[in-house]
Amino acid sequence: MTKPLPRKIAVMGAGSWGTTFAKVLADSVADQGIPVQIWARRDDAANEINERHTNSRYLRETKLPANISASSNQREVLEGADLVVLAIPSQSLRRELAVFKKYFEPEAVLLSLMKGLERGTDLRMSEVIAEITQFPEDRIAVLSGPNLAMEIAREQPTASVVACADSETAQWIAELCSAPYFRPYTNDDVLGVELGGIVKNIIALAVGMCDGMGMGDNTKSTVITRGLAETTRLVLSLGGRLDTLAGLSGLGDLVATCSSSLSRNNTAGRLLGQGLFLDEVNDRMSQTAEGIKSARAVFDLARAHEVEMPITEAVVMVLEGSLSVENMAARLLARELKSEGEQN
Ligand SMILES: NC(=O)c1ccc[n+]([C@@H]2O[C@H](COP(=O)([O-])OP(=O)(O)OC[C@H]3O[C@@H](n4cnc5c(N)ncnc54)[C@H](O)[C@@H]3O)[C@@H](O)[C@H]2O)c1
Ligand SMILES: O=P(O)(O)OC[C@H](O)CO
Repeated sequence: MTKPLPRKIAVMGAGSWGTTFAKVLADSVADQGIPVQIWARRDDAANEINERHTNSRYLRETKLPANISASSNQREVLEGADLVVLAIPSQSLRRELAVFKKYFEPEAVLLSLMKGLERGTDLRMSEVIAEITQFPEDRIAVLSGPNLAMEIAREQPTASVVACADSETAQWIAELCSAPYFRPYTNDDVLGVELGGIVKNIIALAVGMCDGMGMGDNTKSTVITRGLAETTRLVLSLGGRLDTLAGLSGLGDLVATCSSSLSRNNTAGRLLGQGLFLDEVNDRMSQTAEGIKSARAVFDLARAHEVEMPITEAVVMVLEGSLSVENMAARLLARELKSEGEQN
């Protein structure tokens, strides 16, 4: 490793993925004595982590190593942190970052775990980070892959992708989050890795809707495959790579999210398919389902680049109330017939 080890790692966000990824990092760097500190919005959430005994089933099932601590004080968490991990809901990033950045170490590396596109600007999280912090691209990275937090908290094996324009930075992060149950690969296609993670949430909403309406595995497989086709069109038209979409952050994450009842996006879709209104679904979800907010931004981005994304479009219409879930399949199947490999 050419970069020196970090003095400390900060994880901003004590939700399911922030807490779980903090555990991955802490397990990975425990032998080097590097502390990992989590920022939790609320004092009681920070205390739950520090005390390691909690009413939350999720935290009870998670073995947090001794080098993890938590605080609700942003300055305390960020001071001295050479690696800062961002794990909050995507639509809150711009606002929260405006505060965080006051306490960033000048040479810190920032790693986004978030899988959303900003509404209104259609920016990826790495782009929002670059805009707000003015950090160079060699110190902004993203991590994405088939990473359902609960499975990783239980130390069930998985892999992921660390993407950064600078391969040395990606390698440095990968070495810091390599645990016996977590294997990070590196990639320099930041756009492809990030967009794969964003669009799969929308495809998982569509798959969930089909499940909720009682449709079977042929339907699910069709939506997954054609979902990958439209994700590929978008990524290629924006300059990302095909091999990225065939990898863990593309196909890998799409399959995991669309197959799992642990997925919040899949679950939200299923509830919509069962006939609940969006407000009722939002009331039932205690955690972030990024696809609900990102779908419109992805659709706008695709339209701006003249990329056809019919599944995304149908999901947006269902979310915005202009298409009923019952009519979604009919709308998609009535499209003009074409060759499978055709662009648009
Ligand atoms: N949970 C997973 O399995 C998983 C896996 C991979 C990626 N992700 C991505 O990681 C990101 C975070 O997901 P999560 O599962 O940890 O979400 P979560 O809903 O479990 O937690 C989000 C955390 O952000 C905090 N937060 C900080 N500022 C906030 C604000 N202004 N508004 C609302 N909440 C705020 C909340 O208090 C909460 O602790 C999302 O983009 C998600 O797509 C999640
Ligand atoms: O629970 P979801 O739907 O946000 O998915 C979690 C992860 O992104 C799966 O890789």
